[in-house]
Amino acid sequence: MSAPRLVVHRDKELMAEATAARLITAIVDAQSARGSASVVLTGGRNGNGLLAALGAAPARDAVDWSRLDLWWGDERFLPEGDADRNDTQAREALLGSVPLDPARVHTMPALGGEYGEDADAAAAGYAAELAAAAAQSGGSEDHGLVPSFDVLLLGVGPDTHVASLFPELPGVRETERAVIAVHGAPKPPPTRISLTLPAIRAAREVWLLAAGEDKAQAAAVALSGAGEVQAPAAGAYGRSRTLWLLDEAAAAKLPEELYPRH
Ligand SMILES: O=C1O[C@H](COP(=O)(O)O)[C@@H](O)[C@H](O)[C@H]1O
Repeated sequence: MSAPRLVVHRDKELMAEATAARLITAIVDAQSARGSASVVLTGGRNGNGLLAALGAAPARDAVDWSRLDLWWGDERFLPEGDADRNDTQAREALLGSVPLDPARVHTMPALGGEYGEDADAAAAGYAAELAAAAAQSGGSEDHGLVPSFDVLLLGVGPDTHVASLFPELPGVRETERAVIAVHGAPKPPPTRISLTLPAIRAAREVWLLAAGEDKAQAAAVALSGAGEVQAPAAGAYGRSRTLWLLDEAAAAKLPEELYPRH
């Protein structure tokens, strides 16, 4: 487990641009060290803002997009192409405009697809895809169920949810499976698919994104010692690095000892 480190930017635009630059460097470094890179994407406003900034960054051409595996931390269980799906939004923000290898774009199953309306079977199917990739790559050092992701991105919801792990719902207590179906999520749509905390913690680096006033309380709670069942963001950390990337509005309620103002 790596303790969270905070990086606070002036505003959400600068946060997106600086994080895009950071992500390009991380991908290029991983590709140079291991031949390919793997990134887990998040949905939501901050995640899509980051992808748009990445698309606009001139240094994006430093990435070999054909040697990048993309996974998702969570998905809204809606039909393929639905405007509210995280993968649809990611394609619009970036993925449609870079030369990715389609076989390396690992979207989560859609409602009405291979698993029909069965979100639990869809979650098990995605877990099997992750396990196959982990077996192929030799597995991660501490969790053989998922590959050793280089960077796993998580948006932090105003209620401290990450991926589709919501406070007090059963998903946040999962200790065995890497992927679960979520039923009755408080944020629409109610049915979702999500990586679990053990799968998230298998990543080398976990980057949590929080920008805007409505994230200030969540950041303060999650970083001030709350338990992961009450504040799932508190349970998200990487093996080598855990970064909280915030803007000043989201950092506004952090205690002085975590974020000195002078
Ligand atoms: O529904 C979701 O919400 C969270 C946070 O989104 P935001 O718009 O409040 O930043 C997101 O991280 C997650 O992937 C998504 O499914």
